[in-house]
Amino acid sequence: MNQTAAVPAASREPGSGLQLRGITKRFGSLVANDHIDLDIRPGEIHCLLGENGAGKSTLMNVLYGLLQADEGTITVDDAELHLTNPKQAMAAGIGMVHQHFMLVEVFSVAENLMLGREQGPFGTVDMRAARKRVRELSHRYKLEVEPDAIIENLPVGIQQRVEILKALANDAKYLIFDEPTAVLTPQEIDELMAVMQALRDEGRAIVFITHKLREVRAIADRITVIRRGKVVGTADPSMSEAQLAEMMVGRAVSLTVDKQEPTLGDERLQVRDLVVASPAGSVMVDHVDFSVRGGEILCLAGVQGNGQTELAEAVLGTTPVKSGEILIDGKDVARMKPQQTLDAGIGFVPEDRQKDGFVGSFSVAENLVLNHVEDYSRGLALDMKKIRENAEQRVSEFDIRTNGIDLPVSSLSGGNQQKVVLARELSRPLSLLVANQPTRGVDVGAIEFLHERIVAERDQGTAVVIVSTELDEVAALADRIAVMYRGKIVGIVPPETPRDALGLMMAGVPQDEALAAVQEGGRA
Ligand SMILES: Nc1ncnc2c1ncn2[C@@H]1O[C@H](COP(=O)(O)OP(=O)(O)OP(=O)(O)O)[C@@H](O)[C@H]1O
Repeated sequence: MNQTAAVPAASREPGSGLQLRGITKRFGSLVANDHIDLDIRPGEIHCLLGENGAGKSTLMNVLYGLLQADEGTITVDDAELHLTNPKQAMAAGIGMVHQHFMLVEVFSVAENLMLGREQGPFGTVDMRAARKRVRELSHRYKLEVEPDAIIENLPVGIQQRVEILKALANDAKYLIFDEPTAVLTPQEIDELMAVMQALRDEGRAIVFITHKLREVRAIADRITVIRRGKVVGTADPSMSEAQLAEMMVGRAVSLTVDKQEPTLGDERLQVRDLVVASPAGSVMVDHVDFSVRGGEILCLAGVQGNGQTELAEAVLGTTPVKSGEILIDGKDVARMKPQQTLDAGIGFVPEDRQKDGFVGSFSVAENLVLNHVEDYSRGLALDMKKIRENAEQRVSEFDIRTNGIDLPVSSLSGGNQQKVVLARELSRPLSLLVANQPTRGVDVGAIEFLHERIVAERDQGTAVVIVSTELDEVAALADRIAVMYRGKIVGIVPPETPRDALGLMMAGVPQDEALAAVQEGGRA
């Protein structure tokens, strides 16, 4: 066997197509996929559109052999498959880039590419061939990545490149991308779209799941819409975002937030000369000053990794403050532990809901009271009746799609998990709400609702800080926008500031220069 055989070259002919027929998948009494038919053709980008919990990931997990369907057939290149694991799917030319990466964090890029392979030269660990293959593939698809880099040291956008390279190393003809753009910066999204188009143009087929309708319109060749486990139709990429949204959730959706001028109260959050360092000692938040009044939403905009997350976590107390002050209603919380800051009236939505937002093995009901269990205790015991009543109420109010409040949160779809976190944080009296990427992975209908809830929280007099890389979200929610770059606030500007100027500030251009450059451009 030659050295590269275990990581084959991109040599397969385009496939003749993939057909799902009558796929049905049940979890107990819940029918997650209900007789789904789907055709995927070589040389197309096929978008799967559907609200949170519609059954998209379940269908893709069936197609990738991670779940077994209760009914239905899968035919790939004219052969019917009986998949019981991903290895078989990979052998049939199906690859998947997951919503939550499946890489081994302590292994290198090249080592990850070798995992899960049949015994071959890599059974005897041919690292040289693996590194060479990483270089070849990353060069060919312009997915630059260092073969010896350790996954846990790589930013999320690069980790995703590794996931894609892994699928390409298997020469997948059918590539599933399950919400790949949710965690990427706008520039990374553009790069990913270009890669998907290049793969399509080579004759590969791509199934693309996203909640961002702009991406669907930009890149889809065909669109299939799924609602409550069933295919409800196909959509045309030339349809407007509003039309696609309506088809997806079955009602008209407002893509903007109806919001009155703020009624400003006292300064509820004051951040003074704040410095926060990473565990390795690099300065992530660099002498930052700002304040937020009650009744006001301040959005922290910026390219991911410019200190926004560390700033938010310092306010909560999960990342230590090096120097400076954080005052909530005049009280310095800068050196408090998270439970104390939560008790001081902070509501917090973390960037990574899986890691920090909930306990996956706990029930939906338990997770909905996680940060304030004392309100649901009687003496030393938990008041289960009260916990259940609260859960029933929140599930209905926030339209959390679950088959029961006693099920573990890990069994919910990604978007519904996010709704659990927001429902919990928005359901108790707050002085300050800090929400990092609050609508990540959430469908357009739910975004409409959550934005309204955040504005309602503001209107009750809470100070709100939103960290978001989505400029649409920033524009919809902000009363003021603070742009961060390399740990500093470049400027604090009003919400009507032109996007181009925000873009320049996000690249580090000072506020005055950015505004002047955009005005200049407008006159030219
Ligand atoms: N392991 C499981 N056990 C029980 N129910 C499950 C399990 N996995 C998924 N479900 C349920 O199946 C339904 C479909 O979930 P799925 O993750 O496929 O939705 P989705 O369309 O991908 O949603 P999202 O856009 O939020 O990611 C949901 O109601 C979910 O709670």
